[in-house]
Amino acid sequence: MATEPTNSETQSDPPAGSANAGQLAASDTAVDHPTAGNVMSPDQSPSSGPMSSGPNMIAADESVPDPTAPNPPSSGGSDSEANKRRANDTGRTLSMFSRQGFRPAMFRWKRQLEQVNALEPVLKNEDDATLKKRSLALRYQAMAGEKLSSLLPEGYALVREAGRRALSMRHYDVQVIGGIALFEGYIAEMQTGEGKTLTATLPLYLHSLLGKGAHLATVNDYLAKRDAEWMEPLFRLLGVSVGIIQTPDDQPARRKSYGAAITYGTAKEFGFDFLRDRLLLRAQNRLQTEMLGDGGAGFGSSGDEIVMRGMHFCLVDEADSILIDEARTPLIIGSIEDTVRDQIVETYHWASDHAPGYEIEEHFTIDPETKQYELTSRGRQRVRALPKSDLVRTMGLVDLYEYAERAIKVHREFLLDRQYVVRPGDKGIDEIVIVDEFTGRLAEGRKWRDGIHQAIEAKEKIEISVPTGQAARITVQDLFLRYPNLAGMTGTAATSARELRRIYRTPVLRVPTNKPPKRKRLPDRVFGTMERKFAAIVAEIAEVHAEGRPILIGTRSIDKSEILSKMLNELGIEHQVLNANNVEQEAEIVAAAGGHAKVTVATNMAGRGTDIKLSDGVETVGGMHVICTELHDAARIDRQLIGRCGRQGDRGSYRQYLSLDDDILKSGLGMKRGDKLKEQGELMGGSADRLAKLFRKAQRKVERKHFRDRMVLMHHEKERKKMQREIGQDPYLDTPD
Ligand SMILES: Nc1ncnc2c1ncn2[C@@H]1O[C@H](COP(=O)(O)OP(=O)(O)OP(=O)(O)O)[C@@H](O)[C@H]1O
Repeated sequence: MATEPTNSETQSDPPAGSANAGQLAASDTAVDHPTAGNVMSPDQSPSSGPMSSGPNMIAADESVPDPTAPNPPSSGGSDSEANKRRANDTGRTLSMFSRQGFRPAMFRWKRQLEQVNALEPVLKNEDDATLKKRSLALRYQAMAGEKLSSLLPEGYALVREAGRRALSMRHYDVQVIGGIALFEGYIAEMQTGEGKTLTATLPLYLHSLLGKGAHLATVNDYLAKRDAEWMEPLFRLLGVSVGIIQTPDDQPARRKSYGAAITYGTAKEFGFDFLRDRLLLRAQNRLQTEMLGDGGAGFGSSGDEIVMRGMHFCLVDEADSILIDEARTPLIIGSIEDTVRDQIVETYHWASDHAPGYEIEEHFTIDPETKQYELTSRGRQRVRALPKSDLVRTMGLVDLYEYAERAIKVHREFLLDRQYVVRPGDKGIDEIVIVDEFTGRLAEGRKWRDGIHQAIEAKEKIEISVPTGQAARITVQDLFLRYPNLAGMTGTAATSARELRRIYRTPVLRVPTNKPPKRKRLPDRVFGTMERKFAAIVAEIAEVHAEGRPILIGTRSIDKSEILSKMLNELGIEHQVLNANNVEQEAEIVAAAGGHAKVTVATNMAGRGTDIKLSDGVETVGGMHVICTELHDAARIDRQLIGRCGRQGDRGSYRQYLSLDDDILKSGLGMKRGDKLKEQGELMGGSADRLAKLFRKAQRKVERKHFRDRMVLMHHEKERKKMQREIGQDPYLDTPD
């Protein structure tokens, strides 16, 4: 925007609130950055008992202290000073929040923050064991039905104290408010480097008290593991166990991780586990389907168990990326293995062949009320003694009993030409068609559920309709909509607030930075062609590089990052190119990008979630400089890149470069207009900074178009699911190819 050569933040950045925020930061800094020396200061008695070495669940038999109501802090001289100062800080924190518009919730948050703060001096004087007991008491209260919101002040105060002791990080006031908003189901927008990882511990802990599990979904395995291991000492201090799901984990390992109070994992793995569990439940006939037609029912379980224990609360990290960019991504589980299918088919035949040999009363009984068939001990003995093929023998015994009971029932109660007919179906293969008991007509396309249909097919010795390629499928969006409590954190949600609220019913809250941001926005620069733009970019890199400042350059594609890299090589500027897929290595490179005179060229997704810390001395020369080489389809992605500089009140700057042959113009303004602008650009010399507004307009148009497309898709998906449910199918398991 040539017309607005501003030196301040973009409009959409959080209000700097410099004076107030500065005061808050100044006073908070004193307590918020304990050095190694004051972490274990004498006023913090070390743990009075040995702590367990790994994550452990709170033992139910631990003695419970009287969970007294929060005590007001003792009013010692310096303490009361500190309290007064904190009360002011609380007010300032709230006023920073309220600048983005009045929220009735503010009053509640203010009260809760004050309660959390008031508990601080009390908890500070208690030893680790007492904190743990308090945590246990909270858990009992939660399990006994006490509302989590009423346990919030003490819970958050405990987490803050545990963070201070175990991690040397005391949650800032802004983080506590962010944590309260997260508990209430908000998407909290927090600038990069503002401590999302630590903030997450607050709602995770509180929700974990219910014992129903609390999940944190990240974008990759590396971040899940890193964050979980980083925060684990805090949770351990409060007697809360932490589990980590990693892609290669087997089922028992997953079950264990989900069994922990808090589980870190990727959105993808949570989705796959949900689907695998659902398939298993269906295989075991434990899935409640709404109507007839559960085609795949009756699978043997082989004694397997599901891994998840429900979906209670999920906190989504990088919420914009997961909840919007990846929302439509379907997670698909492949079909049932052939051997499993063969095993199921053989077992149906085996059960059917032997069904006439069971005698009522001797081998089985029928419950007069429920009409349920149950094997007697003699009956079970018969099942065990009957000859079996190898495949049938590998089926779990409990399953074999079920197959037998079902087969006996079918032989006694389901009669050919009364309840059903057999007729040639499509492709000449015989099929069972149900006779509607009320109308006497054939109920086309309907199937009995719970494996009855397949048992009848076995009885009639026709092909058993176990699905061959039953895939299970869920979109990321559907997955998260299944959580009754959903919240998210991101560096850039504000621009997607409408979409997030509409789809997930999650309002967005912009959390002010703990310290006032000192990031400078340099005026946009617009050129006629990419060549001229890149030449200017390289000149700027050379200039800033000479000052010893680190530079991060974001490109929209790999080939463009390579062109830039070549140009830098020609100038002899040492640099790293980041478009690799190895996340772990990528994270390391990004983490090092804040070093003296470092130059890093990256594509947009590179190293997400990795904090770029400045090396010593870099701040004094101006901090990191970020160069955006093109506008992305979503302003959110641009802001992610920009957010890499000026973290935690560091100095930093960024500039947007544009050219008239940029893709965004064509996609936003149409091919015709885009081509015209490109032609214009080729003829033009020098810069055209006055056109910057046009690019932003094009970006807004693209954003709106994508939003509309997503809404249309969502509508179709919703209709599909509704229709499937109406005909008795499971929208996740009975997926159209
Ligand atoms: N309350 C605190 N006290 C001290 N240090 C803190 C506090 N909160 C966060 N930090 C520090 O801030 C840094 C950034 O934290 P974190 O990586 O969680 O940020 P983030 O918001 O997730 O950033 P990104 O957007 O890059 O993922 C960490 O080094 C952490 O130690």
